Amino acid sequence: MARFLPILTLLAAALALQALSGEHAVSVLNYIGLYALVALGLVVLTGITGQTSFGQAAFAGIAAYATAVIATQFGLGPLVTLPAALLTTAVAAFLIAAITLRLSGHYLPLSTIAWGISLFYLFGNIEMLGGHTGIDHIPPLSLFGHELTGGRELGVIIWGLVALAVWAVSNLLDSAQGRALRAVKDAPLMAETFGVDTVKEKRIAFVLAALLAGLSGWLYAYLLRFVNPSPFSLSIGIEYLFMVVVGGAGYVWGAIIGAALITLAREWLQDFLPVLLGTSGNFETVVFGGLIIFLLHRAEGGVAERLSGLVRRLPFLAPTDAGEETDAPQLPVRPRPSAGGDLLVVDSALKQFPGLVAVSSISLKVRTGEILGLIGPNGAGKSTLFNLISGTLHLTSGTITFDGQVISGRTPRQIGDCGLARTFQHVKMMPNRSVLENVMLGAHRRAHVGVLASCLHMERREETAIRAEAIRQIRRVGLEDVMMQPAGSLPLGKQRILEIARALAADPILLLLDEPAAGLRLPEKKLLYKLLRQLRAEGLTILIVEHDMDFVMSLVDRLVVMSFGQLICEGDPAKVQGDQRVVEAYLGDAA
Ligand SMILES: Nc1ncnc2c1ncn2[C@@H]1O[C@H](COP(=O)(O)OP(=O)(O)OP(=O)(O)O)[C@@H](O)[C@H]1O
Repeated sequence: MARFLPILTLLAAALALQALSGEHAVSVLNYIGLYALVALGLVVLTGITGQTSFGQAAFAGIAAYATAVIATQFGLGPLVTLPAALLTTAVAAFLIAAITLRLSGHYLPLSTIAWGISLFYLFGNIEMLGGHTGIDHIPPLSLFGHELTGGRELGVIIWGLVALAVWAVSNLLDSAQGRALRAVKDAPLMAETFGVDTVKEKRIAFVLAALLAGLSGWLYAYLLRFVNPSPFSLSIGIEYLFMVVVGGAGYVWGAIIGAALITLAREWLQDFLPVLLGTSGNFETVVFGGLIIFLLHRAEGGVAERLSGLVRRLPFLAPTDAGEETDAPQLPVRPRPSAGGDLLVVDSALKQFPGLVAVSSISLKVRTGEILGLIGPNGAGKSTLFNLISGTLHLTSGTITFDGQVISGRTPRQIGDCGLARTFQHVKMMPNRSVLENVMLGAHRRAHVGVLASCLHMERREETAIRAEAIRQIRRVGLEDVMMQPAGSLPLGKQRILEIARALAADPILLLLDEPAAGLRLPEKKLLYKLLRQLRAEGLTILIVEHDMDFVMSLVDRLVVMSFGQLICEGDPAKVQGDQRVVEAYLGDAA
């Protein structure tokens, strides 16, 4: 109901305005609805997954032209034009995504400019599409034998679809899929480690954004009953980006706010600027440019961010504590190897960086059910070895076997699939999302739900199970007091504990902890110590890199000591503490 209420209010407000306004205002409202659909796609694409696109207008164009051609040349109605327009857009988006989405940094937005321009010129140069004059005499949208010729009638369809799209996208973003999409932007490596296929998620966002633009294009063709290339140009694509930046790219409602603000501002400026300047021209675009620069300085998250800040301060709308889910379904649990065997075997692992051997032919074994400490002075190669085991880095030579399978050469996601979960030396998380959501991401690979089911809110069973598991792990590590707080607002020590809860939510067989006690105060260290011992007692195997000698010596069963990329000593804490090479290389420094 919490989701339905604002959406129904939006729909009711739009329809009431349609009913009460004159023809011009109805037309402006309809345009706001069409733009909001494209902007909504950009929220998912740019705001959530961080892929900037200047080319969304071209996708609206593909759908509009597909509709125009099918309706005028074959005389077919919306039952054919809608799926055909969406399918054409989806195929085009899929192909463009396959070529461009692996580009990173500035190259991706640049490529969107390239195909945005290409498609615009394509529309204008294909004879069948009417060249630059376009296609006119598109028959009106006919539903159940009734022709919707007026803006007022079509407005009901437009705003009904906007409400539906807002509902579907809100559902999506509130699901495991949504968390995966957000993680793609915030921490792609972490996301991969926990089972998110980041390339696939980017593709999903890209195609979804194109489909929303396509829906807008389909409606546009019926609203205007005429299409030509101009509304699908690069400059309109840039304007769509303006809308989400102004409205708030990270928020579903940012799309509606941005579309409304920019459309109304354009209307007003188009009337006002010629009077002010005494001459006509597209001066509003210049003003928009200035406005964007101002907003980027003053309100980076857009209007929606400011509004959501206000809303959060209202006590009855503040996020509430996640309640106990007593009858929640259970997530699947992995079979455990029996204790005592060699779970992880590192054989002659060598990692060479240009001009430096960071890990030099290291061999070690981690036995099932033990806590093995990996220590050594700064720069010894511990994190590099960790990254080799978890697949973040690839070996120059050697092999790593986990639970009888060779994992060297596999990706972090494939290695995570085998039952390995890790924390990071430099914490990686979704800082603006709650602790709960961050931990829920840890269980990503334990429940499989499709995009459509997520949009339709049909994944609640899996989501409830993931949520219950995350709450269980949060309680286990003692973070229940901050469960609903944004993860980024936590002190570093607690963020590290959050990473442990997230790794536990993955149901690992082997837990790799990279300096978990760094930044913790003494009482927190004691809690962490207790937790790790308890995890070991439950049969979990742990490999830990740690600089706090008191902590690590009392915690672990065995230690491996590295220095300058070499393994210099291995054994129980008493043996290691007494080893002369260790004293010289490491403990001697600390003494
Ligand atoms: N990507 C990289 N490219 C080049 N050199 C690297 C890279 N990563 C690490 N190194 C180098 O490899 C060596 C080992 O670094 P590593 O971070 O593994 O050490 P460490 O034992 O984890 O140190 P610390 O305890 O300070 O984290 C260092 O000399 C480091 O500068």
